[in-house]
Amino acid sequence: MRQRVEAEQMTDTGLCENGLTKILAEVVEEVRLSIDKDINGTDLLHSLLSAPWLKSLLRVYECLLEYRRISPSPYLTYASALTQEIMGDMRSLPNPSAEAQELYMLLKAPHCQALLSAHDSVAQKNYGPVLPQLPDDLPEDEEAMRIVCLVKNKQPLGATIKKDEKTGEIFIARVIHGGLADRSGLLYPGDKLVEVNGEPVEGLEPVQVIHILVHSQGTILFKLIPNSPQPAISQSIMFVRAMVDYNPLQDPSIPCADAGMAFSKGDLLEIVDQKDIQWWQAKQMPNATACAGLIPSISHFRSKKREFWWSQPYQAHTCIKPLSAADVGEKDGETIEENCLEADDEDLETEDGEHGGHIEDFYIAGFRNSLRLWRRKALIKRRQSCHSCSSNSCASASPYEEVINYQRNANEAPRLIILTGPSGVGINEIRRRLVKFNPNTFQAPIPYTTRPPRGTELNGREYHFITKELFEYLVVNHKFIEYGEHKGHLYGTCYDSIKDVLDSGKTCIIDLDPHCIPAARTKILKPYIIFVKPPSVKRMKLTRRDAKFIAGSYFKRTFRDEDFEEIEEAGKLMKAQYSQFFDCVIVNDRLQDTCRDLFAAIRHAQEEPQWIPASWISLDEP
Ligand SMILES: Nc1ncnc2c1ncn2[C@@H]1O[C@H](COP(=O)(O)OP(=O)(O)OP(=O)(O)O)[C@@H](O)[C@H]1O
Repeated sequence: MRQRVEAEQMTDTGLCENGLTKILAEVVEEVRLSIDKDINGTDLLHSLLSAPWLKSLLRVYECLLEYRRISPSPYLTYASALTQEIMGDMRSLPNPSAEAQELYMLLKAPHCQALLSAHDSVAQKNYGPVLPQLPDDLPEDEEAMRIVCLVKNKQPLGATIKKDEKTGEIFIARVIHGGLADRSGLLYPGDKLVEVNGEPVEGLEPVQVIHILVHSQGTILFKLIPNSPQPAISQSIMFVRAMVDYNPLQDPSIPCADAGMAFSKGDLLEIVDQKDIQWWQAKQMPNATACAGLIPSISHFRSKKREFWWSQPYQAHTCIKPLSAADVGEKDGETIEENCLEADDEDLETEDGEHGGHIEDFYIAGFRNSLRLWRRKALIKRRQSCHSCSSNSCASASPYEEVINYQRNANEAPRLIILTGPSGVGINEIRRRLVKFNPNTFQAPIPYTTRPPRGTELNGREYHFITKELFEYLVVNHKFIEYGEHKGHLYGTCYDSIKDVLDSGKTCIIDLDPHCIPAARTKILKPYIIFVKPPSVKRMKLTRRDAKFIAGSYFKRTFRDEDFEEIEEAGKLMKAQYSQFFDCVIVNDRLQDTCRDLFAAIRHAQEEPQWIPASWISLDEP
């Protein structure tokens, strides 16, 4: 059978004479005989070769081969005109028959007219645009003109114009990447406009020219004097994460607000054009539109840093310090309600065995409350002192962070997982559950403290118990990702503890106050930051009716309505200030769903490609 098919394919003439359908019939027949011989897989082949679509396809192929030989030529080149003639005759008939009436209706239908018109264009080989005749009396020194015809098709032109204030001439200022003008390849920055749709632009203001363009329907005809060819600058594409919010409609310095592109903190942008020192062209990822938009370049942002039409990039607060010894034991002003449950960190730590304890062979460490209690106090302090942070400190921060798509190698350490969110949203709860139910996969780092061990506590299990001198030495050497003081003792999470977990191949999961995130973003830890967002106040009232949380510095009590409002408000503020650092947002509504989403997000972080700062991949020091 195989030999036969090969023989048929080799001779073209044989193909035409016998016809492919015939060949197919023979193949099918042979396959049928094979089935009778009980040959494996032949059933499948048989049904494939008998498929009606394959037959149709082969018929088409035969027809094409036939027409390659006898090239078809039109019977007439004026079918449209003939149709009009026939229709005219029909209209003059006194009593047209039903057939004549039907023919008339058919010929009158727009699709039939369009078909005949297309037929005539092909028959007359009338493919190119008709250009106006050049005048015979062109002077010798006339500059070369270019006539450009663009079909607007409801999309913007994708080019901006400017006026030379000295000469009054109108030029193409920039061509937007991926826009109509760019795709045409016929308009370039620096081209001088002479006429638009037959109207001379000399003496017009740019807004008047734009008015002509906006009101043009269908085609726009430009007459222009081309700019002398510019040396081609090879453009490298760069991906960045926006560290600020930007709205072109509020930016008085943008050359054309309509061509601008708004973006928010955390958005991923593809920079497609950096030729202009002031204005770059970019597209929003991941669903980039064909046409780019104008965004301020880094240097333009920096030069405008004192203006407020763009939100300032985040700069770590300079006013944050751990509480001093003088703060120890200080009341934070919260009044104790009668029904409040008073608890110190010990009670909280050991309560229900939830903040540590054994599961089979594992001891779950890193869930003590001391750091959280300190954080609560620090937050109150920070709220009071933040006003002293100067907005001028933002000068060195960049509005964009270059990112690259990164896929973790299986032999690389897992990425650090950071959970952040407003206090009371449930971070400790979901983190603890994750570690408790997957102790082989997840682990929290063991914190450091200067407090002496209590009861059955072991060094290196609940805490690394160290001296105050050593702790301070570690602080001075920037070894802590976060640290603070509580009841006269220092507590901290050390980079080395995190590294130990990561080096063991487990995923290290920590919760972190958002102001510490910038310090945690290092190439070694490559953190994946998950913002745990509160659900609506209504949902929190429903889901947390009986839940208790640490209120103030020392008290655990049930939630009140105002607590939920505070959590929601804190969540909004956090998002507004830190969303540029969030890789993922999870709403903690139903606990079970949150844990499932968290698990999926972490798997995604470890196994799927992610956009991370380019500096994390560079060969420089961390
Ligand atoms: N989705 C949820 N549904 C019901 N209860 C929840 C949910 N999430 C958390 N909780 C409960 O809310 C209380 C506060 O949670 P948790 O202590 O984890 O908050 P937190 O964000 O770690 O706060 P903090 O950092 O201030 O200690 C706990 O009793 C916890 O069990």
